[in-house]
Parts: sequence; structure tokens; C-alpha cells
Amino acid sequence: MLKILSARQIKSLEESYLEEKGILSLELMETAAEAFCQWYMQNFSRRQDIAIFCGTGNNGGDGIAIARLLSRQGYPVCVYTLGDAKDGTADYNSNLNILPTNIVNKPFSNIDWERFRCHVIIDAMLGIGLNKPLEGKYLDAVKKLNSQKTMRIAVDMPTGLPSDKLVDGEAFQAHYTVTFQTPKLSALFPEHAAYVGDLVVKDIGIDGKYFNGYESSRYFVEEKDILERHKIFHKASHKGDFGKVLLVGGSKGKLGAIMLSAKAALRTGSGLISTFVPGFGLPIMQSSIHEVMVETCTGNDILDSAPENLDRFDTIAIGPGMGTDEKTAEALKNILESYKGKMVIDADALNIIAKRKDLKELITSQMILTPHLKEFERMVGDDVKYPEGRIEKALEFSQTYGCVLILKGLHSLITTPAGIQYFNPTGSQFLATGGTGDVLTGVVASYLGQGYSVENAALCGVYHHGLAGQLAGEDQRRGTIASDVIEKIPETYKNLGLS
Ligand SMILES: NC(=O)C1=CN([C@@H]2O[C@H](COP(=O)(O)OP(=O)(O)OC[C@H]3O[C@@H](n4cnc5c(N)ncnc54)[C@H](OP(=O)(O)O)[C@@H]3O)[C@@H](O)[C@H]2O)[C@@H](O)CC1
Ligand SMILES: Nc1ncnc2c1ncn2[C@@H]1O[C@H](COP(=O)(O)OP(=O)(O)O)[C@@H](O)[C@H]1O
Ligand SMILES: [K+]
Repeated sequence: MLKILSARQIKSLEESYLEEKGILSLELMETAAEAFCQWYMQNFSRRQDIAIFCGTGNNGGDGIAIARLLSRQGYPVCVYTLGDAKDGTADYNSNLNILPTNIVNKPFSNIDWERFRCHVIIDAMLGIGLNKPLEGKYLDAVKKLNSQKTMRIAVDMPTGLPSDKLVDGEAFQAHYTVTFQTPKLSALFPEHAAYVGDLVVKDIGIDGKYFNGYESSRYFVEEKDILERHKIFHKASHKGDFGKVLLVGGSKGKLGAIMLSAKAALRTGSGLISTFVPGFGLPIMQSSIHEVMVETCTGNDILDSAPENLDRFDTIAIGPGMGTDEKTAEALKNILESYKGKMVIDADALNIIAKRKDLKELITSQMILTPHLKEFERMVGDDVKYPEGRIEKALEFSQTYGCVLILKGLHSLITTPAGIQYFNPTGSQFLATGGTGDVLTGVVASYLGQGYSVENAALCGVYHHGLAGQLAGEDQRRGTIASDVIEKIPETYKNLGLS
């Protein structure tokens, strides 16, 4: 896990790290520049001309060091500077002094934009030192650079993006942001996706113990965190070990939702899947998914009653395609009151709960709720448009009701009642298609059925779902559909070296 710190905390952390290690800030800048260049060289060719735009703070210092290192490796670089070296930080100037003279270093104001050509723009103008909205030449530069039809890469933070809050005005629009040691909170806001692009986190050697003294309950999940949370099944495992899952949902015109959840749970590794659907769904379910058992409620069209003997199941997920009829709400209430095992609550189950205070009071620590932003807004009855407020609201909700909350979207946020908030690293815009939320419900339910804790099921479920979305998107691009995501779930295990 990478602890997410504020810009102020990062500066203080850096100081104590340097002091304890007895190294100079200039050396850390060199490490950061090397980390950036290592990533750059793995991804871009020497045939692409690079223009590095530098401020005169330490972000600019990184940029000058990157220019030297890339040039030494045979990459064609030019430097364009905003600001005056006499205002530069000590480390900026130290790097400027050793910039090889064969590298063009021009003031930004001297650029002839009619003749300006490059393949890659690197933004090292401002990083976490941003302290006011952009204006003047920084604003001009960002506007000009955003309008270039080239690859754009930001060093540490896109210029203009504050580290901890929503952008005010303009900011550099990067295709990639290569950040150091740990992501900055605002780089994870979905609202900032167009500025951050793909986020790359590079280790610069400040290990976990230096983060201990800094208070934060927000973390960025890494692959290794997921690996250590998975259960390992042995050769003689019985199908019962992989869990008996019940999925409740479906209504006329929306039976597909519960089918997607069921298939996803199977592909995630569930042993036995049962579904509980309105009567009309029985022949459809049975002819579509042969591995799934089907039970029906009393009504033909809507879900109007609860299944018998709920204790037969290791876990229950409820909501996909279920509808919000009053009788359905009563069936939901019945299940929430009588089932004592772990549950996933999604979609229409959330929409019903949002309107019923008595049902909200039935939420327990055994439950994972999986709202997208609109569903969450309905549940909290507040505007959740602003990310800082939304993250706080998620915490408040999880602590008030004692449940795990998965707030879905780019970098889905998993909040536990203990007050920990995890940002998920996997996912892709190709998941933004109908039914992928139903897939997530099936994946998370499957892990609950396999005996994972609510926290681990949420973390592993969201991670694998996002990774399956990435893998499906690589093949299918904007043509990705929820069923493609399901088919890629097994490959996520292969990807992580799991059986
Ligand atoms: N921390 C780490 O782990 C490591 C950090 N490293 C690097 O250091 C970077 C942080 O460097 P930094 O602190 O020098 O800040 P930076 O972003 O260069 O900007 C400061 C300058 O900008 C100015 N300024 C501010 N806002 C402005 C605006 N809107 N418009 C115009 N000017 C504005 C401000 O001027 P002021 O307003 O204070 O007079 C000041 O001069 C960090 O992002 C990373 O790249 C790595 O080298 C090593 C590991
Ligand atoms: N741009 C995106 N980047 C990453 N993940 C996304 C993106 N858009 C959607 N997702 C993911 O796709 C799923 C969509 O869920 P949801 O909105 O409930 O869809 P549906 O109701 O159609 O099933 C969530 O897991 C969400 O995190
Ligand atoms: K930058």
C-alpha cells in the first residue's frame, strides 16, 4: 500500500528522509530524474524529439536533470524555460550548471510557435509547489502546450493541478503523469482524468517506515497488496470450499443483469451459484447459463418474495436488475432482516435503501455496498460532485452504518468502517459500458463465498474487475462489453501468477 500524503506532508517527509539518510536533496532529485528516464526509455524511442518545459523550482530542476540524462542516452532533447534562473532553487541551479552546452536551452518567451515542432512534450514547469491558480506565462504555456497535437507527459504533477484539491482554472493535460513515490490525492480524482492521463508511480527509495510518522488513512493499492490478500486453494479442494453464492435480482427487461453477475461469479472461481429471479426468468436463465441453479419467487414479473432457508448460502448479493417495486422492497427487507451472512448490496437494492430509513438501519458490518456516484448521491441525499467532500462523505457513511463501501468509478474508492480508504489502481475507460457494475457484484460476491473478509473481498474484487476491464479493453477497445470483461477474469489470475 502506498500511503497518500498531502503536499505539505510530502515536503516534510522528504526533509526527514534526507536528514536521516544523510543525503542531499540534489541526490534525491537525481534519483527522481533517473526513475522518470528509466520509465521514459522503456516506452519511447530515440527517434522522437523531446521538448522539456521547465519552471525554476524543484520540478524544473527535475526537468533539467531529465534533459541531461536523456540526452546522454542519445535522446534528442530541447529545454524551454519559464522564469529566471536567478529566482531558481538551489537544486534547479545546480542542475542548470551541469546541463551540457550542446542541449538547446531557450526561454519560453522566445519560442516561434509557427516553427515549433516536437514529438513529445515533458512538463516540468510546476509540481507539488503550486500555490495559486495559473496566470501569466504559466497559463499561456499550458494553453499553448495543450493545443499541440503531441504526446504530453507530466513530471510528478501536471502543471496547474493542486496536489490535494480540485483544479481551479487551467492545467496541463498529460497523457501520462509520472509521479514520485506515492500518488498525490488529486491525481486520483475522476474529475482530473483529462489532466493526469495514465498515472505511473515510480519508487525513489523512500521506504514505508518514513511514512509512519505521517497521519493519513488513505492508501493507493498495489499488486502485492492484492496477492497477499488472496486465499490459496489446495489440490484436494472441494467445490464447497469455493462457496455457495446466491444472487438475487432481475426483472422483466433486466434479467441480463443477474446473468452477468452469475457468470462473473463463476469466472471468479465460485463453486456453486444459485440465482433467485421472478418466475418468467426460469427458462431463460436455465437455457442461457448451464452452470447456474435457478430458484424463483412467487410472482412472475417482479421479485416479490424472499427465498426460503437463506442459511444454505455462504453469501448473498442482491440488486442487479431487480427493480424498485414496493413488493420488491419488502422482499429486500425480509432478506436483510433474516440473513446473517456476508452480503453485497448493489444497484436497485441501493436505490430502494436510499428511500427507506428503516432499511438503512438494517445495514451491518457484514455488508459491502457498491454504489456508483449517482446511487451514492441518492443514498446520502447530498451533492457529491466535489471530490474532497465526496471522499469525506464516503467515510462518514461507512462509519455511520458500519459497512464497507465501494464508491465506483475511475480509481474506485473502498472505505472501511475502521476509517481506512483505499484507492484502486486498475481499471479502464472501456469499463464505462452497461452491465460492468453487475459484473463487479458477481466478482465481489464470489470472493465472499470463497471465505474472504468483507474488506479483502472488496479490495480483491475491485482490483480484479478493473484488471479484467483493462485486458478486455486491450482487445476490444471501445467495443468492449460487460461479457468481454467476464471472459478476462481468469486471465487476471494468470497475470498475477495465481492459480
Ligand atoms: N517531494 C519529493 O519527494 C520530491 C520532489 N521533487 C520535485 O520537486 C517538486 C516540488 O518542487 P518545489 O517545491 O520547488 O515546487 P515546484 O512545483 O517546482 O513549484 C515551486 C515554484 O513555483 C512557484 N509557483 C507556485 N505556484 C505558481 C503559479 N501558480 N504560477 C507561477 N508560479 C508558481 C513558486 O513561487 P512562489 O509563488 O512560491 O514565489 C515556486 O517558485 C516536486 O513536484 C517534484 O517534481 C523531486 O525532485 C525529488 C523528490
Ligand atoms: N472510466 C472508468 N475508469 C475505470 N473504471 C470505470 C470507468 N467507468 C466505469 N468504470 C467501472 O465500471 C463499473 C460500472 O458500474 P456501474 O456504473 O454500476 O455500471 P452498470 O450499472 O451499467 O452495471 C464500476 O466498477 C466502475 O468502477
Ligand atoms: K509538472
